[in-house]
Amino acid sequence: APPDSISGQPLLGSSFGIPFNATYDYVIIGGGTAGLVLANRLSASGAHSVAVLEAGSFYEISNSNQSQIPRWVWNGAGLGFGDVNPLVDWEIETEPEEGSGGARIHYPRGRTLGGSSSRNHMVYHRGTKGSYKKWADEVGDKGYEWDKFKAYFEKSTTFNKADGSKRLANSTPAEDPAGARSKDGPVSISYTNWVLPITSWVLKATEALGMKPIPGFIDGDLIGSSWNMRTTDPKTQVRDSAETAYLRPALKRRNLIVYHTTYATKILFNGTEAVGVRASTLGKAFALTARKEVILSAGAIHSPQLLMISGIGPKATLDKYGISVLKDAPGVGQGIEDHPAIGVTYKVRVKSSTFLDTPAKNEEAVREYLEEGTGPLSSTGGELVAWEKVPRRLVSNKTAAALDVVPKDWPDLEFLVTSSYPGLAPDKDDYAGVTVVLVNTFSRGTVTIASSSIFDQAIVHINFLTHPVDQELAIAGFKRAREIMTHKSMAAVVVGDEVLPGNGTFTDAQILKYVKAGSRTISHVSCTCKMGKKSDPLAVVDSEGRVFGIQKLRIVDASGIPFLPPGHPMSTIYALAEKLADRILGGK
Ligand SMILES: Cc1cc2nc3c(=O)[nH]c(=O)nc-3n(C[C@H](O)[C@H](O)[C@H](O)COP(=O)(O)OP(=O)(O)OC[C@H]3O[C@@H](n4cnc5c(N)ncnc54)[C@H](O)[C@@H]3O)c2cc1C
Repeated sequence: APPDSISGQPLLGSSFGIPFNATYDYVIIGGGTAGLVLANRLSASGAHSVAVLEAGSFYEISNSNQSQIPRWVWNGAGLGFGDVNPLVDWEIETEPEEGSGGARIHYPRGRTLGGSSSRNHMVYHRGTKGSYKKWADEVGDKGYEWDKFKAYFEKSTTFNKADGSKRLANSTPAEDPAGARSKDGPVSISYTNWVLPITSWVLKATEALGMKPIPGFIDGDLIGSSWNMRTTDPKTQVRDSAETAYLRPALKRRNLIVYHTTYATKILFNGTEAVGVRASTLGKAFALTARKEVILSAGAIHSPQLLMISGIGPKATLDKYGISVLKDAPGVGQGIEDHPAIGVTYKVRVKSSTFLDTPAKNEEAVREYLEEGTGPLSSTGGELVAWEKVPRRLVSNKTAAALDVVPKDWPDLEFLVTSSYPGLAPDKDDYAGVTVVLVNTFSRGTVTIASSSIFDQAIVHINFLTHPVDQELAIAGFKRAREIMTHKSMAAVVVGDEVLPGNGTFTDAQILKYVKAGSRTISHVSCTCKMGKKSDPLAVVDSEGRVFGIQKLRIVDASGIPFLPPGHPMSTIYALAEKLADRILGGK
């Protein structure tokens, strides 16, 4: 082995692999949100050697500071491809999506160390107690009930109080008692130092409409309103990702090696036992052998793609591409869940969309961010969130009954305050609105392969807003967003009639047309290799993430969750990876 330190100074290069055959205890495919949690925890004791294969590299190198500065996360994450940076994004193009006016859309996914935690909007909250109880019941493992599972949410995070010196008194969160239990985890969770001014009025409107303030969203409850937390380091105001939080502190360990800019091209088997991974660094092929396990953490699009290419998936699909079938697993690639979002926009008389509309204002925002750690650049937007069960007066009995299948604490709708809904050309006036996200959905998508090569993009149908229940909920959510913006609490700040979509969109048919033409997903793709009981024909992994019928192969990432709990999934992915790392180390 080459020297790994000179005069006691570790050599940075010792942490990185080069494209030649090698053997490790654990080989992790994907250095993303879940993959880097596993890399850190499995290498912590020094007893096991761990390799991570990641298609991307460090986003601080590949994406300048665009991923680090909160507001700039919006760059490259829209529906189009014009501003996408291929060094940090997979540039996935979906099949024509009915929910986006029939267009093929850009579906952002992180191709970088930290994965989508390095590209996401950093919104951090946890799902509800009822949703994790449902998870535990569906997979037959009480370890997913909130009372037990919450330990892993807490293990992964450090809670930081709001900085009252930076936020106005009427927008400073009250102490969240649950924060005290998240004391020393790797990922910082904090409140933004800046809040969109119109938010205080929206807070009053949502409360008047029944969404009462609650202490926060990290203790298993969501219904109500609260200030939204982010995965931002409060000292630097820079993004915390799986790369900053889990990888960097572990890089000094000599038993952890990262192969960056390296694709896993196939999982290798001896019979039905996974024994390693075939890899490629810029076309140079090599193989990594796994003594103990191969762990697949390539995310909800690429984990099923790699499984299929490696011979585990629906038989008909594998036959079509001449892939020899190791295991006929019909659930691989099925059941994509995601959350669609829709918005309404109004002209307002408080500063909102004009914060950054000239070069001079941008310069001032950069100064404010760098010198004071605040201003519009320090937030990704949506500083206030409210959740509710949709008022049943707004939906049919049939839809109400369908929505009621989820637990009582599972909201149907999420509302975020935004400075103007995307799609509106900026002018000198200020605009703001409410974005509504559907978090109790029935439309499901699919991912399948287009060839037997990992280098050909998988075929992705998100299919969002195709199910009639989702369509009715979208219409109701849209009306609710309107009710918030036109509530009398907003009268002092809203100017005139609605701007987008405006008064021409009134009947349910008109609203649905608008929604289907202008909605977007918020990139929560999940459940494509879902966890479940052995008796479930579509379940791909058991509650320990082990692939049914295969030995020494585990899936730990957003593909392996049984369903999307309400809201934003990052907290759940971190917690799942923490939990399964514990189980692997415990010999499970
Ligand atoms: C734009 C955007 C905004 C979002 N906003 C939020 C938010 O605000 N809050 C929230 O909670 N969630 C948000 N999410 C969702 C959340 O970030 C993801 O659900 C979560 O990060 C997924 O984690 P993962 O480990 O499953 O996959 P990822 O973190 O995506 O990791 C997968 C990794 O595998 C690598 N990989 C894939 N294939 C291969 C291969 N063949 N070889 C080697 N490496 C490979 C990828 O490059 C990637 O690094 C957002 C996601 C996006 C994209």
